[in-house]
Amino acid sequence: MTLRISEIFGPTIQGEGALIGVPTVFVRAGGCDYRCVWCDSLHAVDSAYRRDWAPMTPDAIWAEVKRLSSGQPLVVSISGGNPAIQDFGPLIALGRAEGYGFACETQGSVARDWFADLDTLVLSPKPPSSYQVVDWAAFDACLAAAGLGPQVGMKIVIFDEADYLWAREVAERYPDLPLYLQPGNPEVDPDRPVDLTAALARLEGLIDRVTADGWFRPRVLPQLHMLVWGNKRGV
Ligand SMILES: C[S@@+](CC[C@H](N)C(=O)[O-])C[C@H]1O[C@@H](n2cnc3c(N)ncnc32)[C@H](O)[C@@H]1O
Ligand SMILES: Nc1nc2[nH]cc(C(=O)O)c2c(=O)[nH]1
Ligand code: SF4
Ligand SMILES: [Mg+2]
Repeated sequence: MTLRISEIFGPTIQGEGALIGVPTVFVRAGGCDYRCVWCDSLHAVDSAYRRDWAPMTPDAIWAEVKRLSSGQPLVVSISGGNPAIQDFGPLIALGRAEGYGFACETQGSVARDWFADLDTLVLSPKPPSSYQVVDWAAFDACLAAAGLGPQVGMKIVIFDEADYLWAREVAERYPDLPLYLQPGNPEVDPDRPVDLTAALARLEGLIDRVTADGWFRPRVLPQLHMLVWGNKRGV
């Protein structure tokens, strides 16, 4: 059995959401059932890049994670693309046996049994600006598959007012989920530097919006890796 892997990199810090700042190694799966217009990881989504995706066995992926982490157990972050279109159960079992933790980022469109074996599951339903349509039955199936296994959080990207109002509605639908909001980054070209002043202004705008609304539930966070390294890959 092999998995399509776009890249394995780290150690770095988790730049987003529930585990922001936590040292981690990333395993980025190739392939996605969505096509968000603003996706910052197109190299793991667009089939134009599929020749860059390596078919790897769980053992081979595991050997690389161990090499990068010098055998010190840390949190492995499985992202993509949508990792849920593949079976990461065997990889998680290998890592767990050696004391590593596992987090996964997915949009919540495909449920998997192995969600229950994670420590952290971040579900990131897509707002209107992405031009994707959320299947809420599939999203609920992801929550059910996770069960009481991992800590589950919801991370919503906000590009504009319509996204913000959508996030408020979605948040009400899931009153018990920890909620993370991050500003959308419209500059995703890996070959161009990001405008940090503009990025911080977007963060400030989102903080202002939430506080002016008296909405005290979400944590508002930047993409920390984007502030530090821009759109550079492999960090
Ligand atoms: C690249 S996705 C991969 C995992 C999964 N497909 C998903 O969307 O959750 C990881 C995270 O990056 C966020 N993201 C993608 N493009 C972004 C952008 N241009 N600005 C801000 N966040 C973005 C996604 O919403 C998601 O929370
Ligand atoms: N440092 C770092 N943190 C991240 N959090 C989510 C990422 C992703 O692209 O899925 C990501 C990433 O690519 N790098
Ligand atoms: S679901 Fe995630 S990886 Fe797929 S296109 Fe959207 S942001 Fe990119
Ligand atoms: Mg990213």
